[in-house]
Amino acid sequence: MFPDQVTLVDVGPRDGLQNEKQPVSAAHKIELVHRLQAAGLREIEVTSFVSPKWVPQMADNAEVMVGLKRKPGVRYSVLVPNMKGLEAALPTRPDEIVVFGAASEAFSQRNINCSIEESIERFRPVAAAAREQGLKVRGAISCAVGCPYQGEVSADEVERVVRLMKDIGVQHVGVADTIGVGTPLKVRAAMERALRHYPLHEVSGHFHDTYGQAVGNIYACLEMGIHHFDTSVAGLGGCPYAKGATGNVATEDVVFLLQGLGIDCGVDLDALVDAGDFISRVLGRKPVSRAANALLAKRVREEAPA
Ligand SMILES: CC(C)(COP(=O)([O-])OP(=O)([O-])OC[C@H]1O[C@@H](n2cnc3c(N)ncnc32)[C@H](O)[C@@H]1OP(=O)([O-])[O-])[C@@H](O)C(=O)NCCC(=O)NCCSC(=O)C[C@@](C)(O)CC(=O)[O-]
Repeated sequence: MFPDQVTLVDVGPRDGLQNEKQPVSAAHKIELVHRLQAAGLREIEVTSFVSPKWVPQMADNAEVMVGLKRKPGVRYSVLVPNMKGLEAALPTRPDEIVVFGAASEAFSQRNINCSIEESIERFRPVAAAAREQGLKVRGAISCAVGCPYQGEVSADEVERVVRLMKDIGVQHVGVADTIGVGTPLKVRAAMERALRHYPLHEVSGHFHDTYGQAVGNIYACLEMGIHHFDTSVAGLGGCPYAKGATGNVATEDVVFLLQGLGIDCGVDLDALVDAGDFISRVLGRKPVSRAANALLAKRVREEAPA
């Protein structure tokens, strides 16, 4: 049974831009967030408070957060890996923080320079302090269906991290296919393990589209009743520590799917396509979204003199 409503978290400003080699100004990032909220996105992952030596593109995190003209009803989240990140993030007033671990030891080491267990010990005080401040705490579990260093990742390995996150007070888990190798049955198996410990409304899917499977994987999740997904406008993205992985599933492609299924997500597809076109022009390339490119081409045809 499909859900009636779906919540999309646009992670384009963070996951989408973190890997860009060319500088993207804080002003352009802010403009992107404004366009996403104008298009109806109610959850936006804005930036990350990580080491600027590791991820230079997110060094302007505070500037972007304080530069936002916030829209009532929109939730703004940021990634934090440790207490230092939380302390830097708090004055910028996020609504939600995201701690990010991994189901694979090798990825945990490459991404955040510590083992899975050590990462949980880093997240423990972060989750407690954030909750004390009234912030919601989400946990992302990278490499939940495959790892660029380890290869196969089992559902048991996913469940282990889900449990650890639950134990330290993480309120929502995002099951992430970092390198886009998941197919519906594998994704289902990983999701089932998350659902053993969290209710449906506190589990989300985060899919990269490297092998063109992301929309199919989202459809499989919808069949399970999952109704919270991370997506990225214009299909921006890729993780600096997962070489070869392409962007997140494009928000435009997912909105097109949801509209076709008659599922409400509150997003105006035309305005979203404009937002994707805006950031793609800033980056000097076309959106990586089949739906966006089809809709942009249709506009050109319709505007051409007969
Ligand atoms: C986690 C650390 C910091 C550990 O890095 P470390 O080197 O182990 O940490 P450290 O505590 O030893 O500190 C080393 C230096 O970093 C500084 N530092 C320490 N913490 C911070 C902080 N919060 N903000 C700013 N600076 C910080 C600290 O002050 C020190 O500075 P120095 O004395 O050398 O000048 C590092 O590994 C890091 O920043 N990694 C970045 C990882 C990252 O952002 N990856 C991409 C996001 S995850 C992702 O994209 C996946 C996801 C979520 O989308 C889901 C999916 O698809 O899989």
